[in-house]
Parts: sequence; structure tokens; C-alpha cells
Amino acid sequence: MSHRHAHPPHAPAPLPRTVVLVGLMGAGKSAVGRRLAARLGLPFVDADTEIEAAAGCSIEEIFQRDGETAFRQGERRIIARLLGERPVHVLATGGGAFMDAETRLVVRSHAVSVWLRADLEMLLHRTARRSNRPLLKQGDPREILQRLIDLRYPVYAEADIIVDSDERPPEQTAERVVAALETHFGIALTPRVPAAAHAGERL
Ligand SMILES: Nc1ncnc2c1ncn2[C@@H]1O[C@H](COP(=O)(O)OP(=O)(O)OP(=O)(O)O)[C@@H](O)[C@H]1O
Ligand SMILES: O=C(O)C1=C[C@@H](O)[C@@H](O)[C@H](O)C1
Ligand SMILES: [Mg+2]
Repeated sequence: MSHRHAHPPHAPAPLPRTVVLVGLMGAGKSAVGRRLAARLGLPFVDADTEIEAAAGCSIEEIFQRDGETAFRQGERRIIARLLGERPVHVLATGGGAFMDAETRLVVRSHAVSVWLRADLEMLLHRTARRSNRPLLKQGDPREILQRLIDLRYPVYAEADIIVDSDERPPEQTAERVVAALETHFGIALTPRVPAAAHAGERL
């Protein structure tokens, strides 16, 4: 009967599409994406990491050795493959990925896109430490990020959903993405394996 296939009470409404996170370097695509995936009980995939694994070296090395154009080609190919082959997941893209028209088309047809929007000061603060951002080493980070904001924000604005990634902790940003997804799809999303229920079963 239909009951046998019904979701157990604590199962989520299944997310119909992969969530693709877009935004500038430091927007929190990786940090928020990892938490969002955990919250939704979905696998988390980081396109930058996948590109590095496929190339066998870091993004900085790809930029140095093969140039940005080659990196962009690899990025386009890997994102198309991930969205075509992987079941529903949370995908953090590299900051430049959504600028590619072909990638935007693939994202539009396979996924729901979420722009994590952050202002210049926030981005500067968050990118001050970590590397893997060869673009920020080409000059003054403030000037570079401001230029990228001017260039990219009108395109990021094409995303299905926009969530502000501000000074609040990434967990809260992830929760606001969940709420926006619920509104977008008109469904209720609950964790696949609620921590409390899981612990309870083990007692
Ligand atoms: N509220 C927040 N939301 C997102 N990230 C935050 C927040 N607070 C602090 N961070 C930190 O900011 C840093 C940059 O975030 P993250 O690496 O996720 O950016 P990104 O969008 O993946 O950038 P890139 O495009 O370069 O990969 C991380 O160290 C992250 O932990
Ligand atoms: O904004 C960008 O163009 C980039 C962002 C990073 O995620 C990496 O994909 C790479 O450093 C390029
Ligand atoms: Mg990242």
C-alpha cells in the first residue's frame, strides 16, 4: 500500500534539486555549503576541490602552469559533469564559475542556484587568511574585490535565491538558506537523520 512508501515522520521532504552556491571569494560557499549539506542530510561537493583532485594539484598551480583560461575550461567541464551525474547534493562553486554563460545554463536546468551575497568589508575580512585565491594576489585585494563586485554582482543576481552572508555565524546563514529553499519550493525541509532521534535509537 502507499503507506509502505510514505516517508517516516522525521524524514525530510526530499529536495527536488541540487543546490548550487554562487558568490565571490569569501562569501562562504564552502563554509555555509558544508553546514547546509549537513543540515539537509545531503552530500557536500566543492567544485574547487574537485578540480584540484582532477588536476592533481592546487588551484594556484593550475593558474600558474596552465593559465586562468585552462582553469575555466576545466571548471566548466567539472561542474557540468557533477550536475549531470550526481544525485541531489549541495555544490559550492568557485567564485568565477557562475560568470560562464554555459555553466549558468547547466545550473538553471539541473539545480537551484543560491547567491551568498556579502559586502566588500566582509569579503576582505574573510579572505585575509586562506590561500587558493590566486586572483587576490595580483594586486590590492580591496581593489580587486571591488572590481569583481562591479563585474559579477549583476550576474550573480540571476540566481534563483539570494541570501545575505553577513557577520552572523555560517550556521545561521545555512538556516536562512534552508528557509529560502522552503519558500522557493513550497516544501518543508527537515533533517534526514535528526541528531536527537539518532542518539535515542542508540540508547
Ligand atoms: N557567517 C559566515 N559565513 C560564511 N563564512 C564565514 C562566516 N563567518 C566566517 N566565515 C569564514 O570565512 C572564510 C571564507 O569562507 P569560504 O572559504 O567558505 O568562502 P568561499 O565562498 O568558499 O570562497 P572561495 O570562492 O574562495 O572558495 C572561511 O574561513 C569561513 O569559515
Ligand atoms: O572568484 C574566482 O574567480 C575564483 C574563486 C575561487 O573559488 C577559485 O575557483 C579560484 O581561485 C577563482
Ligand atoms: Mg570555497
